Amino acid sequence: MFHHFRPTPRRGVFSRSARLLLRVRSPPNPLIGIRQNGFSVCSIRTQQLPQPSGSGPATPRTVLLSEAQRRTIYALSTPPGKAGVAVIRISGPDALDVWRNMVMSTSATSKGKAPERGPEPWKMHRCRIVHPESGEVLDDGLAVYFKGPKSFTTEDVLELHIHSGRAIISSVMGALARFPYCRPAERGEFTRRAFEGGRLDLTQVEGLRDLVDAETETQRRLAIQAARGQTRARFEKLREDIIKCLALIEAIIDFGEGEEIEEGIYDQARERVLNLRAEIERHLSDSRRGEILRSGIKLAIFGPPNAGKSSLLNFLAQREAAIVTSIPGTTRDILELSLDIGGLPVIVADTAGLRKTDDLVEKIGVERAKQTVETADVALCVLSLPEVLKSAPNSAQSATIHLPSSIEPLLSTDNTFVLLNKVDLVPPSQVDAALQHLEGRKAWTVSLGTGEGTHTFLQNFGKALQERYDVLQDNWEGSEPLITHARQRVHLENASRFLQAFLDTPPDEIVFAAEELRYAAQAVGKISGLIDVEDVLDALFRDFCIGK
Ligand SMILES: Nc1nc2c(ncn2[C@@H]2O[C@H](COP(=O)(O)OP(=O)(O)OP(=O)(O)O)[C@@H](O)[C@H]2O)c(=O)[nH]1
Ligand SMILES: [K+]
Ligand SMILES: [Mg+2]
Repeated sequence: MFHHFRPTPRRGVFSRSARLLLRVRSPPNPLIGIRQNGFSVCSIRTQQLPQPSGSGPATPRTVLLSEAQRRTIYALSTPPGKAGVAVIRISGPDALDVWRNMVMSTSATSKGKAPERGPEPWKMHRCRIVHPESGEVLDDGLAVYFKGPKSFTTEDVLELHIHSGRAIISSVMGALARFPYCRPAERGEFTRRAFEGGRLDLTQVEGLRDLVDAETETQRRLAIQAARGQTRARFEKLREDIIKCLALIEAIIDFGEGEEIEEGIYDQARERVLNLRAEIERHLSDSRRGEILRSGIKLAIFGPPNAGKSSLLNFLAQREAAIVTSIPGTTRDILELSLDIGGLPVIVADTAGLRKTDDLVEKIGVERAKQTVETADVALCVLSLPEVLKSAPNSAQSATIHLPSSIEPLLSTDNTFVLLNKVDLVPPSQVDAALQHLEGRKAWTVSLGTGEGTHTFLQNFGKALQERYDVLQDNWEGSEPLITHARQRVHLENASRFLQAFLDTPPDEIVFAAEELRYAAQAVGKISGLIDVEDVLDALFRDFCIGK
C-alpha cells in the first residue's frame, strides 16, 4: 500500500547528463579503496548488469568500511574438537603476510630457516606451521593460498589445514593473534565479505546458510539451487526485463514518441509489463511450497483417544518418543519431532485424543490439539478401525465408517489424510468395504501393533507428500527455483503492485508511470541485494541506437 507514497518525479532529474554524473569510478584495487574520513570506499559496481550465473565476474558493491572492519580476519572453519583435520581460514590484505611468517616448507628443517617465499596460488602445499615470533613448529599440515578476487571472499584467503586437537588449534589461533592487523572473524563475516565483494548475492547467501542447515534431501536441493545462483539468475532476469520496459518509457520521456523513437513503443512496454506481472503472480501462487519445504512441513496427527496416534508417532520416529498406554487420554501436551519422510523435512506433532471431557488438563490438551490441526500444513487422522466400523448384522460387505462428531469438522479440508489403525482386530472383508466409504480421500489401513501395512503406508504417504509439494524430482537441477524465504515473497509482492500501479497510470502521466517501474525494479533488486539506477542507462544504450 505504501507504494502510493512516492517522491514527485521531475523531468530532468533523471535526464541522461545528470545520471552520467552519478557514475562512480572503480579504484584500481577494491580492497584498498579510496580513503575518505577514516573510511575506505571499497566499491564499486561495474557498468554492466551482473552476470546471472554465480560464476560470472564479481560485482563489488558500494560499501563504507571502517579501517578496523577491513582488517584481516581469521576463524576456525571446522567444528572444534578431536578430528582428523581442522581448517583455519584467514581472509584479508594480510593473508600473504601470515603465509610468509607462519608457513614453512617441509624441506626447511631447522628453526630460523627462511620460510617459503611466495606460495603458488590455488595449490595445496605440504608445510610446517610455525609460530611467527619464536619459529617454533606448531603442527605439520597443508596450506593453500587463494589469490583475490578468485577466492570465496574475493579477498586474499589463506587456509591452514592442521590436525584437529584443542591444543593445536589454540596454539595456531594464538599465533594469528600476534599479527597486529589480524582479528578473529565475527559470525558469518567470511560470507558477508563474499557478499560485499559481489561474489554472492543475498539469495546465494541465504542458500548457503540453508545448505549448511539442510537435514533432508529436499532441503539440500532447494538450498543448492539458491547457493549456485539459480534463484539469483531468475530474479536478475526479471529485474532486467523490468529495466528494459523502463528504458522504453524513459526513451519516450527523453525524446518523445514519434520524433526519434518509433510509434507504438508505449503499447509495447505496457504489453511487456502485463506479461511480467502475470509471471510474478504465477511465481507467487505456489502455496508457499518453498518456504514450507525449507522450514519443514507441519504435520498434525489427530483423532479420537486410543486410536493409536502416539503409536504412529513412535513408528515414524523409530523410537519410543511418546507414552503409549491402553488408557484413553494418555497424551495431553503436544509432542513435536523433526523427521525425514520420503526425503522431506516433516515436523510431526502428536496431539491429545479429541473428546468431550471434564478433566481440566485434558480439556486444555484437546484445545491445543485442535489449534495444532488448524495451523498444520497437513494432517493425518488416526482412527481405530474396530471403533469406527459399523456393519449390518448379516452382511460383511455393507460395512460403513461412522466418524465421531469431534472428528468430522476437522476432516473437511483436503489437507487431511486418514489412517485406519488396528486392522488386526477386524475381519479382512470388512476392511475393504470400509475403505470404499472414505470416497476419494487418501486413506490407508495398518496395524501399528503387528506392523501390517505400515511399510506400504509409509511409502505411499511419502509419495503423497512429494506430489503435494511437487518436490524437485529427478530433473530438479533445471527446474524453476521456488521462493524459499518470506523476504523474497514480500519484495516480489511489492514488485507486482508497482507493475500494477504502472498499468493503472494513464498514458499522459508517463513520468509517474516510469517511477512505478523504477520502484518495481528496485523491489526485485532487493531480493538479490543489488539496486542500481545506472542499469537503466546501460539497457537504454544497449537496446536502442539513439545516437544514429
Ligand atoms: N491391537 C492393536 N492395538 C493397538 C494398535 N495400535 C495401538 N494399539 C494399542 O492401542 C492403545 C492406545 O495406543 P496409543 O498410541 O496410546 O493411542 P493414542 O491415540 O495416542 O491415545 P491417547 O493419547 O490416549 O489419545 C495402546 O494400548 C496400544 O498398544 C494396533 O494396531 N492393534
Ligand atoms: K492411550
Ligand atoms: Mg497418545
